[in-house]
Amino acid sequence: MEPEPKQIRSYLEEMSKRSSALSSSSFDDLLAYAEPFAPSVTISNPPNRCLIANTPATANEPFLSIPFSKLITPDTPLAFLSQVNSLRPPQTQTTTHTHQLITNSDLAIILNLLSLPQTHAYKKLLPSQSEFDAILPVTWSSSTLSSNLKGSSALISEIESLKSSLSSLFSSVISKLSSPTTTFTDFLHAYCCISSRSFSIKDAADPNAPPTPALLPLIDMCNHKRPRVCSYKKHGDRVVLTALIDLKPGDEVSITYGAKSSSELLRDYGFALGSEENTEPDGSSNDCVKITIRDNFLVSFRAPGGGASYSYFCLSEGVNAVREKAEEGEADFGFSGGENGATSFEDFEEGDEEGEDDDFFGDDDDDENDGPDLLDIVERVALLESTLTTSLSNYDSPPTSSSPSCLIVLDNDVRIIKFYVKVCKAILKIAELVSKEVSVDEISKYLEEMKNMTEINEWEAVVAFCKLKLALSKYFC
Ligand SMILES: C[S@@+](CC[C@H](N)C(=O)[O-])C[C@H]1O[C@@H](n2cnc3c(N)ncnc32)[C@H](O)[C@@H]1O
Repeated sequence: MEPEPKQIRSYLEEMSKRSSALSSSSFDDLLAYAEPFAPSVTISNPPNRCLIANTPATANEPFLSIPFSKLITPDTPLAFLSQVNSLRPPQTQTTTHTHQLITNSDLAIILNLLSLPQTHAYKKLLPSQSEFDAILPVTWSSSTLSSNLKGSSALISEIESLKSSLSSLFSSVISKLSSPTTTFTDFLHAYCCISSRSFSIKDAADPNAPPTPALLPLIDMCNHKRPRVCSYKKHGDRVVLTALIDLKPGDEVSITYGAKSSSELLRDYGFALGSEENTEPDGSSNDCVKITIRDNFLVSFRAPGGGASYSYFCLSEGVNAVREKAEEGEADFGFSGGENGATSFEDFEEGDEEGEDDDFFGDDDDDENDGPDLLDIVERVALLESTLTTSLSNYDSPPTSSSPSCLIVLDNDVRIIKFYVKVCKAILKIAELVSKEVSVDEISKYLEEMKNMTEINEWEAVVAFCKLKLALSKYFC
C-alpha cells in the first residue's frame, strides 16, 4: 500500500531532525565533509563564486571527496515516486517539448532540501532568491521575458511552461507533502537550486547504472568550464572529484555541466557562453543546429563554427510548421512524432551512436530515386525556409536585450536561423534548375559559382542534402 501524504511528511520531518545535527554555518563546516582528505580550497567572492585551489593538485589523482551520505538525493521511501505521480497533474502541452520539464526525482530532491533546517551548513551557503532573480529566466515576469528574449518565442514559451508547471506542482504536490509552512517562494528557491546546482553522478564501479541526480555540497561550488578541468564520480561511499590536469595554488577548480547550448545554459543555470567558449574539446560548437539525414551515415547541417548540435529552440517553429503540413496531408514525413503533434526535444538532440535520429525530411529508402519524392521534399524545404524567414523578422536586427546572457542566446538564434535560410534557398535554387532540365554540365557550372558565393559549412549542408535527399550526386564533381 502506498504511504499517505502525511506519512511522507513525517518521514521528511524525521530527516530534518537528523540533519539538524549537522547544522553549522560556514564554508569550513562544509569543507569538513571532505575529511579526512580535505584539500586546501577557498571560494572566491560573489557574484560569481568559484572554488579555488590553495594547494597543488596532480592530474588524475583524487583532489577532493565527500561521503555520499552528505548529498541531497531523491532518496525517499520506496513508494514516494508513485505517490508523486498520483498527485501531479497531467502535463499540459504548452511547450514544443514532450519530456517532463520537472521530473519526480527533481521533486524528491526539492522536498528533501526543503526539509533541511535553515541553519544547515549547505543551506546557508546557497545563493539567495535575489541572486537567482537576477539571472534565472524562470523567475522573470512575462514582460521581462519577452523584452529580454525578444524574438526567441520557442524559448520564451518553454520558460512560461516551466513557470506554470511550478505553480501547479506547488499546489498539487509540494503543499501536500512538505511542511504546512512551506510557501511558493520557498519552493521556487528550492527549484532554482536544483536547476542550477544539481548534477548527475555516475558510479565508477558500474558505468551502465543510471546516474544519481543530487545536490553536491562543496563540489557544486565549481563553475562550468570547457575543456574539463575536473570530473566527479561515485567511488564506493564517496563522490570523488579528480583533477584532470595539474592545478597550481590559485587555479580555479571547475567542472563541466555537459555539452549544452547557450539556450539551455541560460534556462537552467542563468548564464550563456559566447560561441568561442561554448565549444567542445573536439572543436564542435554547442550552439549550432543540425538536422540529421539518416542514410548509411549521418550528415549534420552545421551552422558556422561548429559540428554536433544541441541548440534547437530557434528551429522549433519551422519544424512545427512542416510537421503540421505533414499531418494535414497523407504523406509520411518521417517524424517520430511527439504527443499532440508537437516537435519533441529528441528531434533535435544529438543522435545516439546507433544513428537513431529522426529523419527530418522524409523517407530515404531509395536515395537514387529522385522521382515522385522530389516535389514533396522541395515543398518541405520551401515551407521551412518561409517559416524561418518569418521567425527571423521577430528578432530586432541586430538583437537587443538588457541581459548580456540573453543577448548571446539571441545572437546565436539569429546566426543559426540565417544559416538555415541560406541553406534552404540554395537547395530550392538547385531544385529549380534541375526541374528546368538544363544539361548536367550547365548545372555543374552554376553550382561551382554558387559554391564560391557560399560559406563552406553552408555549402557542405547543401551538398549533403542534395546528394542524399534529392539524389543529385551527378551534378557535384
Ligand atoms: C553549481 S553553481 C557554481 C557555483 C556558483 N558560482 C556559486 O556561487 O555557488 C552554478 C552557477 O554558477 C554560475 N556559473 C557557473 N559557471 C559559470 C560560467 N562559466 N560563467 C558564468 N557563470 C557561471 C551560474 O550562476 C550558475 O547558476
